[in-house]
Amino acid sequence: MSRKIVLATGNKGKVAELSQLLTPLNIHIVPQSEFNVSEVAETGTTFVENAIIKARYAAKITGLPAIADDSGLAVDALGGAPGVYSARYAGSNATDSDNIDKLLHSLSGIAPVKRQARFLCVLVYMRSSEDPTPIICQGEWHGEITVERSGESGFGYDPVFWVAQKKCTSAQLTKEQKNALSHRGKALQQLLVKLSDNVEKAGE
Ligand SMILES: O=P(O)(O)OP(=O)(O)OP(=O)(O)OC[C@H]1O[C@@H](n2cnc3c(O)ncnc32)[C@H](O)[C@@H]1O
Ligand SMILES: [Mg+2]
Repeated sequence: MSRKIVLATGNKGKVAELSQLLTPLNIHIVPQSEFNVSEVAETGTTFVENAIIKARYAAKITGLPAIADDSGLAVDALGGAPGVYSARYAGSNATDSDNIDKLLHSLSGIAPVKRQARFLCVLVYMRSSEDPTPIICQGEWHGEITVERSGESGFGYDPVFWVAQKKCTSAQLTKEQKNALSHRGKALQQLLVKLSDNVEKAGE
């Protein structure tokens, strides 16, 4: 029997990546848009807090277990910014393109060797909105910020995130290639292990 879990994100790019990685589990993943779950204020100062806020809210509205992702880009030359504020870097209604423009502007004049960055992802699984022991997993992906955009795939900062191993940006990778290397892919591999234990136990 497959169990339903709500995916607590309003980001279609995340839904696409996470759904693909969750396919092997015997669970039915439903994006929160199907339940009309609205956006919740991400008032935390850490990825962990914000992921819990999002998972808890979706679990509360739907009555289902929830998985949330809070993620972002930390740039060394900017002291780790935009970090937790990556989605709002260029303002509260910023588009991905606005955020990239601000990032490239902030790094203008910075030499290629000093443009190191990391994508970070925290995934949280909550069995219910009152779950006192959420499962928390994290992943990191190292790269460099380019001076201009390349590629059309992915979302967010992907067009300016250089992946040395593949000699292209993360927006030039296929979904499968990105999932094999990315912060989200790494966090999800851990979650899959913990979740399969958990879902099996819950079904016993
Ligand atoms: O909160 P939800 O509804 O999940 O969707 P969101 O897009 O607002 O997501 P976050 O609050 O976690 O903000 C993440 C930011 O980091 C960026 N980001 C995260 N993972 C990324 C990835 O794999 N590739 C490119 N950008 C990414 C993303 O574009 C956002 O600007
Ligand atoms: Mg968000």
